[in-house]
Amino acid sequence: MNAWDALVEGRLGSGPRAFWELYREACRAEAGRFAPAIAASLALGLLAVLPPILIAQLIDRAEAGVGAMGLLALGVLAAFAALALLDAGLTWLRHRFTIAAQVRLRARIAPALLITGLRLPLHKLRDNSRATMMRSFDDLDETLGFIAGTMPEFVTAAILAASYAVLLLVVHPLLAVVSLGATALAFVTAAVLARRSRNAFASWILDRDRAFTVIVEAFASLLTIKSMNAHRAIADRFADKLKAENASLAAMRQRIADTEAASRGWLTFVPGIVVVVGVWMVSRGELSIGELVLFLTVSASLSGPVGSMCTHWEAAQRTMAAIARIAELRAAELEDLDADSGRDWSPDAGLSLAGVGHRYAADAAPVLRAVDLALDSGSHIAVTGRSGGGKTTLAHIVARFMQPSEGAVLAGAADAAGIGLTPYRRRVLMLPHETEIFSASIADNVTLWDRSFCLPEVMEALRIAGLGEVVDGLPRRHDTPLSADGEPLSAGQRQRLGIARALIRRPDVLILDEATSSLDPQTEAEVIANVRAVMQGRTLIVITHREELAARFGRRLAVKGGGAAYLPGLEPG
Ligand SMILES: Nc1ncnc2c1ncn2[C@@H]1O[C@H](COP(=O)(O)OP(=O)(O)OP(=O)(O)O)[C@@H](O)[C@H]1O
Repeated sequence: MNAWDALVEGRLGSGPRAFWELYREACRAEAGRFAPAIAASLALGLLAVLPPILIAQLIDRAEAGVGAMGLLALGVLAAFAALALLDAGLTWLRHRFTIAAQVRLRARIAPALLITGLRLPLHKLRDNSRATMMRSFDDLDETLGFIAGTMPEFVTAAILAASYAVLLLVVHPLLAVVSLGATALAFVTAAVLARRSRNAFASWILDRDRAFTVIVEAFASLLTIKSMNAHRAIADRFADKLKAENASLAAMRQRIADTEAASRGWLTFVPGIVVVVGVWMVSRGELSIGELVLFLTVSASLSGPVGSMCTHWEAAQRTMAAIARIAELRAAELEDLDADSGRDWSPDAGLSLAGVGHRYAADAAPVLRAVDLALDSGSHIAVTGRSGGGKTTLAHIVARFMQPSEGAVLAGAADAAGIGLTPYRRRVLMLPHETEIFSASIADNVTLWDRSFCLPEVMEALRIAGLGEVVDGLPRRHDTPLSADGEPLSAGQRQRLGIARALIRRPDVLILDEATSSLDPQTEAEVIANVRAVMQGRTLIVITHREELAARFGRRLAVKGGGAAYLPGLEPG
């Protein structure tokens, strides 16, 4: 597994090690672009030391002839010109690397993050909130941008700084130690301060998400906000969250300002130290004036790349905070949805619950207690019970959206947990009472982009769900685009679209969780009759609050007081 996959699956952890692994991976994948950029940086590093050397020569050979001086001056100009050209070339190369690497990394990694998100169990999504999950894409972009763009700049600055350091050490080791020591101190101070800014970044990211969540919820719940006249209160809620975000933003910026001020202060002070020590050495004849000028020039030049390293290192902290957030998608809790994993099963064996109990939190009261229940293959069952009694919980356990806290779902005699989730859900399909609509055509909303379904199958499913005439009456029929709110379909029509979406998949066990609750009783009766006809010989479980609908079923299950039992005296059917 590569480092990026490990990151999006939460196996990489966070901190500098994770950061380094990602960078190495990016370099490996983008070696073709990265190598010339590094080579150019190296060449730049070597050339950068030439002008100061020539300037020092120029000063120390002031008594040499005009010809020699002219040659030296020409050399200085040529060295600066070469440096300028190489610098421009390197900048161009680096940008090319940055753009290409970032685009390629995004293309490879963003879909993996989405797939990871889709494999999260439902409760994980609830814990983290949808808005936070959306934000993880921003975090990923932050990481990719840094790895592909800022990190090469950091490397270039490091190479330049190293070239200057070698030059100083060669010219005069003692003064070099003074100059480099003071410069290193600037970098270390900045690095230590930058480490503190990582925590500030992390709190800002959290506050940013809280404010963003309000925005997402507000736009998603516009109808409720309007009907409840809640716009002012929502705006105030947002203002509160924004206030908190602004406070953490200010704290983070303050940390950055501390870091920058410390490193700049130090770096500006370094030439002062070099002047004092250098002049003292010149007075003792240990250093020529040319060499002193060389030291001063290089010490001043060093502040560029070292300052740049300080800035980039500070930006790296932000990336590490982003990496830590992506790593929050814990691998251990991902659903294994790989098509062929786990054993397959035959629905003929029937499903049953053995001693199933469930509580949503360790300290919460149990919703279900020791439920033993057979769901015989081919039976049609109506499930009734009071609101909050545990019917949906039971359905979610049978559909394996969650594991029960106690007991097991059995397929035949074996624990269903051993069956791959994908083959299981292909056969056991649960439809909630709210049909989630995608902003796409009616046909795409039925097939959910599964190209194995053809148009006649779509139309047939819509007809069985009682939506055939409605769709035929629309100008663009099955091609009619729907908004994410389901417009132009009514609530009941959306539910029927959900039924078509389920039926086209030909499940062996279909659970309708109040999936026709928005229909009028007559239409509901017709749709359920159609569904029962299609599901003949296969298992159908209909959760309902409507007595007249439940009464049409020969087999009825009552969920009550944490238990579930069939009503006596009714024919299995
Ligand atoms: N995600 C959850 N976290 C915590 N408690 C939950 C969660 N989902 C449901 N519950 C609780 O479990 C109990 C049973 O809920 P469930 O949705 O299964 O009932 P239901 O019979 O389907 O209700 P209704 O007929 O109103 O749809 C309720 O008390 C509910 O508060």
